[in-house]
Amino acid sequence: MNQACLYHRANEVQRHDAEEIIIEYAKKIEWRLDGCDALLDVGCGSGDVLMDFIYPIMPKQFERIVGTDISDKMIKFAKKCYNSYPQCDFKQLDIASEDKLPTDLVGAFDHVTSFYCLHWVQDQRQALNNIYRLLHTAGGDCLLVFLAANPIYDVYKILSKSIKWSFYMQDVDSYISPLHYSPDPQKEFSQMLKEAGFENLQVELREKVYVYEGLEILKDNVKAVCPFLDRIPWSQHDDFLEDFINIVTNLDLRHSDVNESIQKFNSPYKLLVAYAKKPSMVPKLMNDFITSDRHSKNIS
Ligand SMILES: C[S@@+](CC[C@H](N)C(=O)[O-])C[C@H]1O[C@@H](n2cnc3c(N)ncnc32)[C@H](O)[C@@H]1O
Ligand SMILES: CC(C)=CCC/C(C)=C/CC/C(C)=C/C(=O)O
Repeated sequence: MNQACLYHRANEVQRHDAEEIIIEYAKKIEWRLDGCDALLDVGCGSGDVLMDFIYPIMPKQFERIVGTDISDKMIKFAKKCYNSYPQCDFKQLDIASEDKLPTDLVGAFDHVTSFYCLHWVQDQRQALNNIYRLLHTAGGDCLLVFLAANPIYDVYKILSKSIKWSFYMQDVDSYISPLHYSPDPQKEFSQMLKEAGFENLQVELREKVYVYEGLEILKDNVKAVCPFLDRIPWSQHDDFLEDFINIVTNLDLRHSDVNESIQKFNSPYKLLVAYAKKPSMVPKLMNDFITSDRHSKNIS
């Protein structure tokens, strides 16, 4: 997904989920006593979730916020929108990269957050190892929120088998959340967090349903995230979306209230919410000195 402007206009589900979870987790995050927190966001996209919901809960004199994304277009868009915010920067970064991370980012953050990104990442183990390395050696925490399952993946899979669309969707599996078919996403992701070295895990799987209040709203949301449209000639986009909606109907995801004048669609999905801490790697005496700067902020 590269269309920053489109995503910025059609991301209400993502914004709704992020806001709800940030309000809930703001009090669990281990803020520094000196208030000089540094936070890196993974897969910030157009930047609005980071700046609308994380920025306001940061301590007043925070050190820095860095939004990162694999997409250069997203980073350019976010930079343009939020260049007037002091101490905030946006950088291109592939969180699943096996290459060395930029040295100015390694061990430089108290907190790593990520919303609606990790379902795009097939190698989540590598991503977690990198997130671990971004956090301070003296410890830090992360809040990671992503789709474990979503009906959009079932629709993609069906479309990818059709004669009409298979040519454009040969790599469909690389766009399906790695946990979509998992019998126990919570257990699987907890195991990955532990293997990466995280402790004090709090991993939940939230089963949710979002109702799209109209055909055009659903189509706009699909257009904003569907990676295949970039490859399909523009003249065939309407046809693709029509086939998409027909499959949604066959999967029985049409809202049952037939008296409504507008068509509504149910999207039952599973959201994985994980909070975890990186333990301190520095010797105890030095650690007491460094971590005396940390505490949990209670926000009522
Ligand atoms: C659905 S958007 C989420 C944006 C924002 N966090 C939000 O909540 O609205 C997912 C973002 O993850 C980015 N992304 C996908 N794979 C990534 C990777 N390997 N490393 C960093 N970002 C990635 C995409 O470019 C996209 O901007
Ligand atoms: C009913 C149905 C198939 C709804 C799909 C809704 C939709 C647009 C889901 C997007 C999921 C996704 C990959 C979001 C994202 O990464 O931001």
